Amino acid sequence: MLSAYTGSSVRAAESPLLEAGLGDELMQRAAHGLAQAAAGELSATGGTYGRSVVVLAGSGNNGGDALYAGARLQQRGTGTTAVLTSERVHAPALAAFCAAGGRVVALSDSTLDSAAARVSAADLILDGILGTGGVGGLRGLAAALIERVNARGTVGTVVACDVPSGVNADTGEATGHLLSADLTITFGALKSGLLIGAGARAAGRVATIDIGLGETLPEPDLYSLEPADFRHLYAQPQPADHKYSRGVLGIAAGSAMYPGAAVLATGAALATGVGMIRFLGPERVTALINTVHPEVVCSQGSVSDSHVQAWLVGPGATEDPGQRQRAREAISSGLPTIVDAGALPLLPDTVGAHVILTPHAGELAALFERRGDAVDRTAIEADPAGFARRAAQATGATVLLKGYTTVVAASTGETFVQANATPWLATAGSGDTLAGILGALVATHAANATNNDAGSLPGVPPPARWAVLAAAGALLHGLAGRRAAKRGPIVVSGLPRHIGRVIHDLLQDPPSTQPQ
Ligand SMILES: NC(=O)C1=CN([C@@H]2O[C@H](COP(=O)(O)OP(=O)(O)OC[C@H]3O[C@@H](n4cnc5c(N)ncnc54)[C@H](O)[C@@H]3O)[C@@H](O)[C@H]2O)[C@@H](O)CC1
Ligand SMILES: Nc1ncnc2c1ncn2[C@@H]1O[C@H](COP(=O)(O)OP(=O)(O)O)[C@@H](O)[C@H]1O
Ligand SMILES: [K+]
Repeated sequence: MLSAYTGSSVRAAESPLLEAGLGDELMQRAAHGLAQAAAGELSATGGTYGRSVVVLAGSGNNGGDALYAGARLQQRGTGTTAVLTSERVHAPALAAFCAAGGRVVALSDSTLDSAAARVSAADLILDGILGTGGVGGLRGLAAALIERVNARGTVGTVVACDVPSGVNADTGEATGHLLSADLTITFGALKSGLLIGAGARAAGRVATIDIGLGETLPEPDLYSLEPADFRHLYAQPQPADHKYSRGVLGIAAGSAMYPGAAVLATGAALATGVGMIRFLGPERVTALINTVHPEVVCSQGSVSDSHVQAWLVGPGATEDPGQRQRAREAISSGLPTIVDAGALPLLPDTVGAHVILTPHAGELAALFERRGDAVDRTAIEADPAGFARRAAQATGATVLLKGYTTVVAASTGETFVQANATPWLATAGSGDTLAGILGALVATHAANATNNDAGSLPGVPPPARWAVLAAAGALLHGLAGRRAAKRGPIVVSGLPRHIGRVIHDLLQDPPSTQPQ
């Protein structure tokens, strides 16, 4: 499991070390790690000697890191040019860079175009314009330079120093022009802004360099499950199990208008592995489920008459009065319940953490609006962790907010971010499969909850266990999507096949499925 920290908390952790006079030492460690990583990138594409490197250096310590790293690369035989984006610059780092033989270009209106051409053509670019001290997006000449570079494109590898410049290291928000990185080398601790939102999209691969902050770091701000965590969270069937002991999932999904959502959610739950599914819905939908998934036990009955360990309600169930009634009963049943799509508007004021909401940004905006708290969808998309937390705190539920990165917030504040998905999953029905996966994970966990602690990870407090399971569901869904997308556009009805294969791989030791 990865732990991430806000840029502000890493700065706070640095401050006693800076006061103790260790600032230069920390910067040298950062620059050493950055230069090593950059040299690794060059080596992988033909070596360091004679290669062209551009250092983009802003006014602060981020520019200092990049200039010191540039000096080290120059000493290893690269031809290195520093483009200074501000009149102020970290003076000792610039002196070291010049002493190593680096060339310097001060950015001005008259050098903008030639500098942009140089950046675009470089074999490697070190982006040290702004780090954790950045406030808002890039401005002025730096913004104009990146706009021109993006218009031209880059031929080389972009390595961001700490964060892609202009990304908010706390929230991942970014406004204005950004240079997307292939690799981000972050210092001291993984920053939250690299896991989420625009920051996650711009960061590329992320590696953390230890600069010795260790004990001074606070509690993490965000967590992210890794593939290796999955097998600790998945309830594998045991020899003594039978279909009832493994966990029975109740699904009330689909309607005469949207029967397909029920088929997709049920198929994904079956593929995830569960003792049994009891499906409730109108006759037209149960007939379809019986045909497509004959192993599912279907009826037109009620929630109170169905013996299950967990419920999934809402996919495709928007206008059907019977399904809405079942959703209401499931939500108040006291059993763990996934509340998706058409069931979200039926939520009472407050619920427990065992109720897991699965909105996308639009549905979350509507949820806030129903509670008299008008929030714009775009605001939610810009700060998904902040709004998922706000929703979890307001409702008491566990909130899984879908998107490019999926955020899961526990009502107690612990927050998981999973960036395992692929944009190919942005296709109708893919949310229904996520709901099915979550239903199966929760039902099998609930069945075992009294005698094992599947769903708890060392370091994550027990109240967040529903959030951990939901994050495991997002991880599985994302990896299944990636696996499916290797063969072209995703057809959602074919996703269950990939879900099964990904689970098989994740249960190996070590897991053979890694995010790409
Ligand atoms: N302090 C240290 O010893 C260490 C610092 N580290 C580096 O230091 C960075 C933080 O350094 P700083 O606090 O100097 O911050 P930055 O290097 O992010 O730069 C902040 C400066 O940029 C200017 N600025 C802020 N927002 C701007 C904007 N939108 N457009 C243009 N200019 C803007 C401000 O004048 C501010 O002084 C980290 O990201 C990391 O790279 C690491 O080397 C670890 C050790
Ligand atoms: N751009 C994207 N990149 C990665 N995953 C995405 C993207 N867009 C959507 N997804 C994922 O696809 C699913 C879509 O769910 P949803 O919007 O509810 O679709 P539907 O209701 O049509 O099934 C979610 O799991 C979401 O995280
Ligand atoms: K940077």
